[in-house]
Amino acid sequence: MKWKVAMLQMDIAFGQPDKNAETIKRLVNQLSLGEPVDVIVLPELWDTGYDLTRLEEIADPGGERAKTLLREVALKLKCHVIGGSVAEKREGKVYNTTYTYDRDGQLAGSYSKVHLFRLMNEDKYLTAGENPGLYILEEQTVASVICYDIRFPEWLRVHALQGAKVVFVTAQWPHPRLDHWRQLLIARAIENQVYVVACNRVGEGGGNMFCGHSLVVNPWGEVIAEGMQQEEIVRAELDMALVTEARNRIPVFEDRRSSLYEL
Ligand SMILES: O=C(O)CCC(=O)C(=O)O
Repeated sequence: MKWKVAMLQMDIAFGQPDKNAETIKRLVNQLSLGEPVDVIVLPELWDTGYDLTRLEEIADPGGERAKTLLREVALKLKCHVIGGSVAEKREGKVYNTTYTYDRDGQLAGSYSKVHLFRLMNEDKYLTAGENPGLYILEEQTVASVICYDIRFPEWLRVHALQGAKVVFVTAQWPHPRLDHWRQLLIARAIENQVYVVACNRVGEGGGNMFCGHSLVVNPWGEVIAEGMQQEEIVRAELDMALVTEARNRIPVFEDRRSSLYEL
C-alpha cells in the first residue's frame, strides 16, 4: 500500500475562523488541480490560532463548522483528511480537537490533545483529552497527535503498540525550537518504526513566530520531505512495506522487556 500525502503548511489569521477556512479552500483548490493525493494534513488550531482569551466567542460548537468543511474537502479531493485541529466547544469546555475524515466523507474518528502546553497558556483555557487518536483508513491503522504530544515518547508508543504504522502530527510549533521539532519527530519515527507526517504552520500570532518545516520522516528516520518557512503544500509518498521491512530487520517490538518498564 502506497499513499501520497500532502500537508497544507499555511499561515493562520489570529482569531479569524472564517478567513482561515477561506485559506484552506484556496489551498484545496490548488491541490485539486495537481496530482491526486490520498491523505491531506492540516495544522493545529487552524480556525482560531492562539486567540485563547476569545474562545468563549469564537470556538466551534461541537466542531460542526469544521466538520462540514473537512467533509467537503474529503469528498472534493476523494482523499482522507487529517483535519488539523480546531477549538471545539463541548459541554461547557473547550478542547483542541482533530477530526479525521475518510475519502467517502465519513468521520473516521477524533482526538483531543492530551498534553496541554503551559508555555502558551493552553492549560488555562483548554481541557485535556483522555483518549488515544487511533483510526483505521483503508485497513491501515494510523494515529494522530497534536504538537506538544511529540515530547511524550510513551504516548506515541501507546499508539504504535496498538498498531499505528503512520503517526500524523498537527502543530503550531514556534521558534526558537525548530531543532527540537525536527529531532523529536525523527526520534519518534525511528523508535516506533513508523512514518511520521507532521504539518506545522507558518507566520506569526500571539507573539510567536511559527517555524514551518513540515516534515515527513520514514521508519528508518530519513527525512523524505521538508517544507521551508513560507506557505506551501509539502508532498511525499509513503510505502507501508517500509514499516514492515524496518520491523523485520530490527525487531524492536519483539525485543521489548515491558515488565521492566512499568513504573
Ligand atoms: O513543545 C514545544 O516546544 C511546542 C509545543 C507547542 O507549541 C504546542 O503544543 O502548541
